[in-house]
Amino acid sequence: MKTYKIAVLAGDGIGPEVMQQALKVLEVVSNKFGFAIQSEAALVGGAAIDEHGEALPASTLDLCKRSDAILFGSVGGPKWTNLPPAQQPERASLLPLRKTFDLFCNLRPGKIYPAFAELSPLHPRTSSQGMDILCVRELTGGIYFGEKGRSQDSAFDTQTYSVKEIERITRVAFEAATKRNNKVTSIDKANVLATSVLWREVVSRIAKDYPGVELEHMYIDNAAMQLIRAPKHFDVLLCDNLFGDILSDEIAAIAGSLGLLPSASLNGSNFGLYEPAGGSAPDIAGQGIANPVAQILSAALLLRFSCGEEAAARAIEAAVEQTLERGIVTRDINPQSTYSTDDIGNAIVNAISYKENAGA
Ligand SMILES: NC(=O)c1ccc[n+]([C@@H]2O[C@H](COP(=O)([O-])OP(=O)(O)OC[C@H]3O[C@@H](n4cnc5c(N)ncnc54)[C@H](O)[C@@H]3O)[C@@H](O)[C@H]2O)c1
Ligand SMILES: CC(C)[C@H](C(=O)O)[C@@H](O)C(=O)O
Ligand SMILES: [Mg+2]
Repeated sequence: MKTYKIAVLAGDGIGPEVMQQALKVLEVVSNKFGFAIQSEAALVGGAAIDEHGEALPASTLDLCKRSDAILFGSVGGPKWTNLPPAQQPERASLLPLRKTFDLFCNLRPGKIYPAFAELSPLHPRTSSQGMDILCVRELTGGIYFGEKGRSQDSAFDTQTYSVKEIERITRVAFEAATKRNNKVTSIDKANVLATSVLWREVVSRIAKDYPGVELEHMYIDNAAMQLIRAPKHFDVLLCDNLFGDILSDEIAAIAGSLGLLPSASLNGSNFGLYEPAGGSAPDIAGQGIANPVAQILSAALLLRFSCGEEAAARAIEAAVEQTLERGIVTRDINPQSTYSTDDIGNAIVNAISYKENAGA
C-alpha cells in the first residue's frame, strides 16, 4: 500500500484544535482511497519555545526533512510577543521553514460557497457569488527576507527581487491560469517601488510565452479596492510576498472567513508545506469554536500536490462543500451557529464516509 509520511506541526493557539480535525479527515479518506498516512507530530513555534527554548528545534526540522510533506497549523500569540523579534515564533520557525525548503510558491485558493454568499460581509453591496480566485504569492523573497536593522531612533527593512525570483513565480501563475480562466492580474506598486518596476517588466516578458492568457497589471491600492467592489473580476492574482499576504486575508474575508482559506507552499518538487492562511487566533483559542475548514482543505491540497491523490483531495473538498451547504458552520461564518470545531470535523468525516457507503 502506498504510504505517505507527513510531519504534523500543529503549533500554537487554535493550531492543535483544527489540526485534530484534519487528521481525522486524513484517516477516513486514506482508508477510503486505499493509501496510508504515516503522521508524526513535532513541536513548533511558541509550543517549541516553551519546551525546548527554540521555535524550530533541530529534531522538528529533521522530521520535516524525512517527510513527504508538512501539515502546519499556526504559530505565535501574545505569550511570546515580548521575546526579541528574531526569536518570535513566526520569524523563528515559519519563515526559516519556507526558506530552508525553498518554498517560493504559495497558492491560496479562495472561493465563495454559494450557500452562504449572503453571509459575506459584502452582501448586499456587492455580489461575491461566484468569486473564485487563486492567489499566487511569492513566498521566499521581498521585504520579508531583506536586510533589516534597528537603532535607537530608526529602523529599516529592505526589499530586493531578482529577475529569477520573479520569473519562476510568474510562470506558476500563468500555468495556473491556463488551467483556469486564462487571466492573470499582477499586483505591484510600480508608480513608487523599484522592485515593482522590475516585477512589471519581467511579468510582461513572461506573459508573451502565454498568448492565450490575458495579463493585466494593477496597483496594490486599487486591487485592495477592486477585490471588494468586484471580486468576480479576478482569476489568478500574482503577488509578491507582502502584497500576497495582505490580499489573501482580504480574499478570505470576502469568501466568508479567514477560517476557510487553505494554502500550499511549494518548491517545484513533490514536497510542500500546507497551512491555513490565517493564524493562531488567540482571541478564540481553547474555546472549541475555531473553524477547521482551512486546515482540512490544506490537508486536501497536501494530498493533491505532495501525494498525487487527486481523487482523495476532491472527496475532501466535496465533503467540505456539502457540509457548508447544509449550514454546518462555525460562528465566524454564522454568528448564530452553535456548532463546534469538532462538529464541523465530524460532519466532514461523515460526508466522506456516507459517500463511501453509498458507492459500496
Ligand atoms: N501561519 C501562521 O502560523 C500564522 C498566520 C497568520 C498569523 N499568525 C500569527 O497568529 C497570531 C495572531 O494573529 P492575528 O490575530 O493577527 O491573525 P489571526 O489570523 O490569528 O486572526 C485574525 C482574526 O481571524 C479569526 N480567525 C482566524 N482563523 C480562524 C479560524 N480558523 N476560525 C475562526 N476564526 C478565525 C481570529 O479569531 C481573529 O479574529 C500572531 O502571532 C500572528 O503572527 C500565524
Ligand atoms: C505569520 C506570518 C509570518 C505569515 C506571513 O506573513 O506570511 C502569515 O501571515 C501568513 O499569511 O502565512
Ligand atoms: Mg498572513
